[in-house]
Amino acid sequence: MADAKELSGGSLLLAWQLKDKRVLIVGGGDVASGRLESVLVADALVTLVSPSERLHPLTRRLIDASDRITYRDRLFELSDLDGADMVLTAIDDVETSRAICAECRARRIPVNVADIPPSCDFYFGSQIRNGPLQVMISTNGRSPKLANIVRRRIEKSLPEHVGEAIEKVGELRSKLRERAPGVGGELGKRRMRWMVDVCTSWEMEDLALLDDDMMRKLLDDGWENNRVPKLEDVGGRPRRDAASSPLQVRAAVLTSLVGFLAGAACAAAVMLTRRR
Ligand SMILES: C[C@@]1(CC(=O)O)C2=NC(=C\c3[nH]c(c(CCC(=O)O)c3CC(=O)O)Cc3[nH]c(c(CC(=O)O)c3CCC(=O)O)/C=C3\N/C(=C\2)[C@@H](CCC(=O)O)[C@]3(C)CC(=O)O)/[C@H]1CCC(=O)O
Ligand SMILES: NC(=O)c1ccc[n+]([C@@H]2O[C@H](COP(=O)([O-])OP(=O)(O)OC[C@H]3O[C@@H](n4cnc5c(N)ncnc54)[C@H](O)[C@@H]3O)[C@@H](O)[C@H]2O)c1
Repeated sequence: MADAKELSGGSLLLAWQLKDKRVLIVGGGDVASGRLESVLVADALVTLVSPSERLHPLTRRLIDASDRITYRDRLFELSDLDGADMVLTAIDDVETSRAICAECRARRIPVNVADIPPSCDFYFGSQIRNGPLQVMISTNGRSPKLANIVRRRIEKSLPEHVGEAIEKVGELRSKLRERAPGVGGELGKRRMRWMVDVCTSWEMEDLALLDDDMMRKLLDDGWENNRVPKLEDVGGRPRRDAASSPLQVRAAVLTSLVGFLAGAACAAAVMLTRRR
């Protein structure tokens, strides 16, 4: 356990559920367009206030394409804050930014001011998204560029098919909960143990292959008998079957080489016999 004295100086990392919440974005430049993408991916209802003359092309496209954005073609007004659950400002006007922050704090609306960290109730981070997998890298305001560099490194090291694997395990979990419903208790403990066993004993790339039929077999043979069948036991074929495994590639090369040598030996024997 961490020393109590070390438990400070960070920020709380959460996966904030914004579905159908009202987010106000003030500004229409480069930074605001990134904010717009980030909150749309979280299914928020967005109001964007910014004069159309300096609207980022991506923002313009998203406004045209999404029915979850209400666009106000003008400068910010205080009434824009009415009904907002979250406010994000990304404008090149520090005085207005500070005024918006003060008003949000008075109304207790969480606010992020892109250019003034002390005016932020929360910071954005560098993001990786792969299906349901979401990774956020934060340097707690120290160096956004280094967060971006760390993100690229982490991206390269993620397991193949991780997003699909998580998607499939999510489906399996909800099927299991339908079969064995309820919260907590002995059943809850058994359910959790079995899910942990499935996740730890199957390869990520095999989990990604699960389809409805295989999930049913996994639950029928596995959950019902309190064991974890292998991919092959539920009718799956590992991707490693394809000539992707180095071992199998080597075996294939060896077989062709032996075949070639045997053929050459036979041909030589035939020629030698003929000469005699
Ligand atoms: C991660 C990312 C997410 C995003 O914005 O979506 C993000 N900034 C990104 C890029 C970036 N931002 C800046 C540069 C130029 C190089 C440099 O300064 O380093 C670059 C690099 C680039 O553009 O390549 C300039 C900058 N940023 C802030 C200030 C104000 C200040 O610090 O005083 C200034 C100076 C303005 C000036 O000098 O005038 C403030 C914040 N920027 C944050 C997030 C929060 C802390 C993040 C953390 O804790 O790590 C925080 C505190 C508030 C917030 O924005 O929520 C995104 C990378 C996404 C990606 O590529 O993966
Ligand atoms: N947090 C970060 O990661 C980060 C990164 C780079 C820059 N910044 C800072 O964030 C701010 C925005 O950056 P940008 O590159 O998007 O700027 P930008 O200059 O490209 O865009 C500013 C936008 O704000 C709009 N605007 C200005 N005043 C307004 C008002 N009163 N009401 C509504 N809209 C208004 C403009 O019309 C324009 O669309 C800058 O202050 C910049 O220094 C932050």
